[in-house]
Amino acid sequence: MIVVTSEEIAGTPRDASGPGWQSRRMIVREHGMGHSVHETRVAKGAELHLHYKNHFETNYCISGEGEVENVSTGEVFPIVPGTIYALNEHDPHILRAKEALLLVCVFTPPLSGSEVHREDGSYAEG
Ligand SMILES: CC(=O)NCC[C@H](N)C(=O)O
Repeated sequence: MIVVTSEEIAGTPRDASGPGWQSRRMIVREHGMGHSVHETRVAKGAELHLHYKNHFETNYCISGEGEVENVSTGEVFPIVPGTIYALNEHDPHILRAKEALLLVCVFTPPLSGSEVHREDGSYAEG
């Protein structure tokens, strides 16, 4: 069994951040689960242009308020506590935080833990 706390990830290489976001990678590739699970915070007012070309990502909103835009279709979906959005088509998207967002984020294949976005909004292949 694997038991991890947010506190023990704080300040380690698995406590990654970039402009407007911070993410503690709690379950990572080395755990061998086939996915990674992150505690992700997006700052109020942040607008993230993302495109996970090499991963599927699912996000569950615990708190905050925002919206996600599917850049391919122009659709905009509100994000409130209890909302899940899943990028099942590697969709290019824009995440906007109207209020600070707390998300549980799942990546398949798993991240190794210290990744930050490349210029195109993706992470490298694992
Ligand atoms: C929602 C989102 O993609 N935020 C950026 C960080 C990412 N979720 C991660 O944990 O790597």
